Amino acid sequence: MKRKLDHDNVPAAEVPKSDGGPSFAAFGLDPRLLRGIAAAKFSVPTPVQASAIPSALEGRDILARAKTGSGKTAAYLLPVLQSILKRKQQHTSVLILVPTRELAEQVYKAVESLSTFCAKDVQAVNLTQKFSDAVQRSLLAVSPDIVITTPGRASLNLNTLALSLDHLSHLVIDEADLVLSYGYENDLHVISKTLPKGIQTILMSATLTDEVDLLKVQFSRDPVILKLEEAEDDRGLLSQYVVKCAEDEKFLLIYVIFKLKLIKGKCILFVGDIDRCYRLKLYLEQFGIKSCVLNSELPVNSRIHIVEEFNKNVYDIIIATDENEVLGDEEPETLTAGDTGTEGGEASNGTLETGSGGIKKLRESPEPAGEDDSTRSKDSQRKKKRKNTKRDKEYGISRGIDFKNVACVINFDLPTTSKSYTHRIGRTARAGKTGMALSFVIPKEHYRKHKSTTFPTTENDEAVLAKIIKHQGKQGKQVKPYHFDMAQVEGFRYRMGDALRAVTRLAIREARTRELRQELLKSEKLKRHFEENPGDLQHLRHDGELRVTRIQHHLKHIPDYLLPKGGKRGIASGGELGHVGVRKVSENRIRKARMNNRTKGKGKKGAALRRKVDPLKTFKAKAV
Ligand SMILES: Nc1ncnc2c1ncn2[C@@H]1O[C@H](COP(=O)(O)OP(=O)(O)OP(=O)(O)O)[C@@H](O)[C@H]1O
Repeated sequence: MKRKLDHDNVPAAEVPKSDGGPSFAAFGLDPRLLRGIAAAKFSVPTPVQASAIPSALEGRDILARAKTGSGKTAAYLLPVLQSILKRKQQHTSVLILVPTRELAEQVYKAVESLSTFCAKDVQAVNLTQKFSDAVQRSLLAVSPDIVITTPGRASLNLNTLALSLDHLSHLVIDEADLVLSYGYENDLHVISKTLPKGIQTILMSATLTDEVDLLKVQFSRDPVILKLEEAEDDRGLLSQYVVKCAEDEKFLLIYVIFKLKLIKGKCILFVGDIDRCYRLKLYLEQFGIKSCVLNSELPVNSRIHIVEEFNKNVYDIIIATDENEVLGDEEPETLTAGDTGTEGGEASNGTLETGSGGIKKLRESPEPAGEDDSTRSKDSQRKKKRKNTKRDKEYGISRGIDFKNVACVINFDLPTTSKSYTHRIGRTARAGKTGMALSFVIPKEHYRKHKSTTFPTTENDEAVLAKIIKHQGKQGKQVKPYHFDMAQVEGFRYRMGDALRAVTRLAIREARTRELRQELLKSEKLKRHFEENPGDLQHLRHDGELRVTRIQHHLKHIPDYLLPKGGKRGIASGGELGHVGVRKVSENRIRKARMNNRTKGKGKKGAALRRKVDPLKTFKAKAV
């Protein structure tokens, strides 16, 4: 995709000023960039921007580690855009390497936004779209200033001589800790051999791992190393909770949470594999709760569209897999058959690719109880077939993707490592906002006790949780227990059972195939119209009912007798916590503040605080 950034006649925008702290203006950036910054509503630089931009403008190589959501993209984009604006001739001077297609699109959008007042002086290309070789060649023929791509795409185009790095002045590797684990080692080798001498490199990463060290040695010269610790104030932005429950109770609680609107705002639910996405979507569908599915099987255009629409608040719930879960330095506790990915090649004709080597994946769901053998043997044949279904190696949503205003990340299935946990929860509490992470954990004694809802990796939940707590503890963060009053939600159990029974393996398979078919069609349309007529595509929703299960209309409504004792009023005024059955064991800061406010008669303020810090804290006993 290539767009001219053409805004010739622009009103003078206000240049952001700071009140004493660092300001963007103090960096000596081009006024057009300052206008772009103002238009993006960035008032002051984030810490990583404040420390990286001046060194980068001095021409130093940079290796920066900063937490997810801390504004790393602008930290490297502003200096490279500045260098492009200073130059007169047009040639490809900046190569930005990212591990995934989604991230490439996001970086492209950030370039577009920050250089919106630079008229034709900045041209950028996102090479990760599924364009034919001929189209890619024509995009590169005009020597765009910035090429954003994955290492795989870059090396492919270097090999065909479509991409020339002869005039390169800047190389950026975003999510540097991830690119090697995506299996791009050989591609990076090809790129490093082609780079001209003396270029400036910027490596951005959320963690400093051995992989990042390798990249530093390969690409950097005496870099300034920036390790941005999280500010004390920011630590409180994210509240982390864990709920220990039985396997089927995950389904019970998620139903209660959404149906009774215990969570305010947008949620991302992470599940263990693609089938599990559809199992949960179909299950929630039974209750009239709409959600979108996001996984590596969907076409890239659909994935990008889903994220964009989610960011525009079109959808509230995304059920996602993070199949390219990076296991990092921890050993995987359990891996199911067929876990190891194979090296994936680049596809240019719309086919999806296999996972990359070095990345371990968790795939098939266990067999649910109550299905006959013939179904099962047919299933296993199809399963084999499905194993060959190509997945997108460049898919990755738990890393780098800027989901906006996510109130809560729910680990419906706990990830298998604390590193994955960190990246998943990094999708909320971004850019100074508050957020919450809620994780379901299956205690060992409950594992495999409810066959139709069991999931293999949960066998090790407790061990993984211990690592998560330790890891978060090292950063001064707490993962607190959250207790639902199961007696209060018990009344919903038979409805859960009804809904679960309707979500058979067959229904899941059908839903998965149907969704893929629909999304491929949408993706084609998106591809053709994305640029010219974005307005035309608004009707392309991704959260429609899949309708493969029998419709049980009665499940969509909650009869009064099921509502928690005392109803809305009783809950709001009477109960100690002010919401149904959600009881925290220990005292905490928020609760104390609320109690203080109550005693001081600051009801409204207290309510606002509650909402801001913990979406689970407000409860309206209202059925959707
Ligand atoms: N100076 C700023 N002021 C306000 N918002 C900002 C500023 N810089 C960046 N942002 C916003 O913060 C959000 C997160 O930024 P960005 O995606 O660059 O973070 P990141 O550190 O790259 O995160 P990740 O590691 O998850 O990719 C974005 O929505 C971005 O627009």
